[in-house]
Amino acid sequence: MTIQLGANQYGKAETRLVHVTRGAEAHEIVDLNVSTALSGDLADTHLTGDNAKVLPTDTQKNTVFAFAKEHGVGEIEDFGLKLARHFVGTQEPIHRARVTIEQYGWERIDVDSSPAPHSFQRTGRETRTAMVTVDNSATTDGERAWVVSGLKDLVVLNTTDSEFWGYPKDRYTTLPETHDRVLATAVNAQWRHVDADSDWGKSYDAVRKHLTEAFATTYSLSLQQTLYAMGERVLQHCPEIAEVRLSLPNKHHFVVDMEPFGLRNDNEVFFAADRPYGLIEGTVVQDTAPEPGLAW
Ligand SMILES: O=c1[nH]c(=O)c2[nH]c(=O)[nH]c2[nH]1
Repeated sequence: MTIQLGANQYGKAETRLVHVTRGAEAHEIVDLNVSTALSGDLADTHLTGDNAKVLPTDTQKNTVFAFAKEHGVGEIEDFGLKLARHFVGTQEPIHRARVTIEQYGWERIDVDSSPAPHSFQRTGRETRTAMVTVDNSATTDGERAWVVSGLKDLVVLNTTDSEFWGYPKDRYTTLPETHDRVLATAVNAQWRHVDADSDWGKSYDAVRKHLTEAFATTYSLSLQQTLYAMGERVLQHCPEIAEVRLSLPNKHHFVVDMEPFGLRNDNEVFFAADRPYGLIEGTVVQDTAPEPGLAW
């Protein structure tokens, strides 16, 4: 029997970075959770403990802070690319860097109907995400970069235009068929860009709009059908996107039985269960899309 070191990576997970731009009139704030993961020629540290090729995770964390200071943050995709290129470009044994970023939203507090210059409230909106991978190993022939953008926890709900029926029934099936139900989910989506160069902010706004518009306008016979419609609509309208991956928890809303109280509940009062939830996941891809390579 021979035992070998398999795939490995290491980095600093979840560096929480808050960057304040102190403009003369008003401040801006960016709030990120940044994770770095490096891989390459790292056998020595695993096999003998020789750390000559191990850029400390502590240094990786400091680099995140220093880059925010020296270059600003900007779009999270650009910040991720800058960091990933720095690690593969300056550490000879490191051939691949993946930088994963979550961005938490803040908006100005209004004071007497005008936006306060330096006071903010966290938005109740989704979390924007980016996952950037840069590789310069021999197999890649120069440097290659992949960018996956996304969003997490975008909670949406339709009060009608949703049915679920026609499914197989066995001795354990108790779910009644429905021709009018509440459909709710927290959209978790990631989308792979055709190129590692795009107008990231504009693209994000467009994808978000098409995801939500597809959710709102699809007459749904299953959350699976809605999932496909959401991915399809993004790919129809956003040529810069090659593939969309969706993970949609079915946030069940059960009609409360009010007959014991002598009341008729005409789809008006629901019990919003948080667990368990159906989890509907799928990928929608355009057939001319470039290969995903190391994007995921
Ligand atoms: O849209 C749905 N898809 C399912 O697969 C499913 N399963 C279930 O119990 N309810 C639902 N709803």
